[in-house]
Amino acid sequence: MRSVAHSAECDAAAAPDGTPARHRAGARLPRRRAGPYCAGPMRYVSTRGKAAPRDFEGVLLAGLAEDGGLFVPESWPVLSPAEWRALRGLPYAELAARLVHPFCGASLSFAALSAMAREAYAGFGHAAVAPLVQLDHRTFALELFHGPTLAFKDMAMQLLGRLFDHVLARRGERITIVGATSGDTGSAAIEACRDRAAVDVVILHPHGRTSEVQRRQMTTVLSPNVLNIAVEGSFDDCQDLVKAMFADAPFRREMRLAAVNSINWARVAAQIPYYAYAALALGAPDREVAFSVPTGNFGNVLAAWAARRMGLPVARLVVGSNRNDILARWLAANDMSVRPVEPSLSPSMDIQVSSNFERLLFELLGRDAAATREAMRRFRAEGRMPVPDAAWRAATALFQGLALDDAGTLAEIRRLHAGSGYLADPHTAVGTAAARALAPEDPAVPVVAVATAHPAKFPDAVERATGRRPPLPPRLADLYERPERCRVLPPDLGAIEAAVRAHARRNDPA
Ligand SMILES: Cc1ncc(COP(=O)(O)O)c(C=O)c1O
Ligand SMILES: N[C@@H](CCOP(=O)(O)O)C(=O)O
Repeated sequence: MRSVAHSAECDAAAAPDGTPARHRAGARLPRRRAGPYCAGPMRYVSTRGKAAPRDFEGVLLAGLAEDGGLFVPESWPVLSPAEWRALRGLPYAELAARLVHPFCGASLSFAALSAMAREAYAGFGHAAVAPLVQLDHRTFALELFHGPTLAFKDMAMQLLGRLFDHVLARRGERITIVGATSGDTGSAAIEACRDRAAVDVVILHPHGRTSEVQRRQMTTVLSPNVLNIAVEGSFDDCQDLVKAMFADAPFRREMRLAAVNSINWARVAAQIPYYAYAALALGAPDREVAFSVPTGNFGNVLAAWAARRMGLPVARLVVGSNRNDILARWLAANDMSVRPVEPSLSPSMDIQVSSNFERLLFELLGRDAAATREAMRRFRAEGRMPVPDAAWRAATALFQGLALDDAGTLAEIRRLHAGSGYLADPHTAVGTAAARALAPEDPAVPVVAVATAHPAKFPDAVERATGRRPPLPPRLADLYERPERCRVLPPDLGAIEAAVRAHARRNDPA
């Protein structure tokens, strides 16, 4: 079998909806054949065009670009149908290494990445790592919650923790990770980075707005390199504070800040393989597949878009929202206007400002960094994103959106349980309901709903809907008895920076 990475091509030009140039009839665009592993080398540019381009290691450590933008690959690796076919049947870790490596360029050897991937996924609680469960004649659940913290974040974070370690050990450096969480990224990041010698971790969560299991998964980790801060505000406040810390250049340098949210490209790259895993199992590249993704910060569905950009035949991307429906409103009527964040039964999606939308916007605007910069400036200033009609139309050819309120979410959990005995968490239920409502017209296209969290993370909602209270796995059985440690702070940049500085100094007085 030829190595995918050796034969993958880099292709910078695509249709606005992301269709690779090679998949469009009559496309005659210059394509350059890359060297091994796309090592051209793989470079990344900022969506706002004012930060210096980086290699993979640079974007891994930088997180957010200095101009406030997000890093994206300068060119996309694209696999031919034969190359996709050759990936069928590979164990998950092997597939992950092959699909992530083209994004690493010369920064990392394939052997080193493969070893990290094998280690990262060895501890998952299911032999398939990301099993597909059939729900009805054409709908499947792709279960991404078999990692240590029971949510899809582990799929990327377990690899990211190892990537940080590998790179920092070689460079002899130390970093301070700052992350914002609406419930799941935080515990996955803490689990992946706890007790690591070269990393301090500070996680901001919205005070009182996560489930108790989510909070305890973070606050009961008492490792000296971990600090939890409960911010008196919403997830959007937490995310704003993280971005403000990155924008404070002296603080960023002093703390050597790094990011674990999906603003870090490495997070998105490590979320691509499971889309390929599911699609290949269902017949891709010889059959189209649709995905339904419960969405908040837009990182997960952006990874699905990236898989399509790499040549995976994805017919439709369904975006599921809760009552925080900014994305569904945008897809329905090109109305992306911010409203206050409302608490819901799917708290991890209680988000209004979806960071990763900026990466899609950049592509929709033909990679025009000045236009992206201006749209983001206006979004921040006016609370409304101006997306040109043509770009919005191109997006809606691929993306569809559905918002489900709490009553609808409970009804969907109940329906799934009554129908097949399947226990879905509230986020997953948003995805399965959206999958059913917005399945492609062609009945031959299977729809994969991404199951993003284990039902035991949200036992109250699941019990309300089904009468069954899903138990935590045995290794977490004493979670409610463990002592917690957490600081509660107002959404004030000065106070948060002081807490981060004190934490980092305690662990590294030098
Ligand atoms: C369980 C769960 N489902 C869905 C989402 C939304 O994913 P994304 O933020 O990548 O859109 C999150 C948070 O990210 C989550 O934790
Ligand atoms: N829903 C997330 C919010 C952050 O998303 P990320 O993918 O950008 O880390 C969470 O649960 O924390």
